Amino acid sequence: MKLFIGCDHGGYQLKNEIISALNKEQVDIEDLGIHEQVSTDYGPIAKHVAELVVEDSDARGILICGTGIGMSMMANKVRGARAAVVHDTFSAEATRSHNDANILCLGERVIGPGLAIKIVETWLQTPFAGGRHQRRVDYIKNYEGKDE
Ligand SMILES: O=C(CO)[C@H](O)[C@H](O)[C@H](O)COP(=O)(O)O
Repeated sequence: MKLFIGCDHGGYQLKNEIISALNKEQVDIEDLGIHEQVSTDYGPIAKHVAELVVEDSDARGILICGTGIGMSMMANKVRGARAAVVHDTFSAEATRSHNDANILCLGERVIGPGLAIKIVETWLQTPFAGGRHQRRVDYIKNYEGKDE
């Protein structure tokens, strides 16, 4: 699976810990920065990752800032992006199986790396369940005018 990952300064440490923890044989990670701990606006990073994710239906994205919130707000402006802020494993599973989320947003200032890595692993491993959820996701897609 192709995985695009990005962060601002508020998510820099956690981004590096997540990259270190992931199995590189199972996930092809592209780190889109930032690459040093300098104050950085989250908007352009979120836009870049989300645009790459929506171009490839098999790709996923992870965006990390202090809270995950600014990243998710920006990413969800990109047509085809379904970004979700998640800070527990139940929601990590549900946002994949029910919502077919293609971008996971995390807050380094909200949770520790142990839980964050568990959330990422759960989120990457959980497939979309389809069925009744397909109709609900299709409603979102139809609203934004993108047929995938
Ligand atoms: O979600 C965010 C903004 O909505 C992020 O947490 C940013 O990382 C945060 O706003 C950065 O704040 P800072 O005071 O500039 O470090």
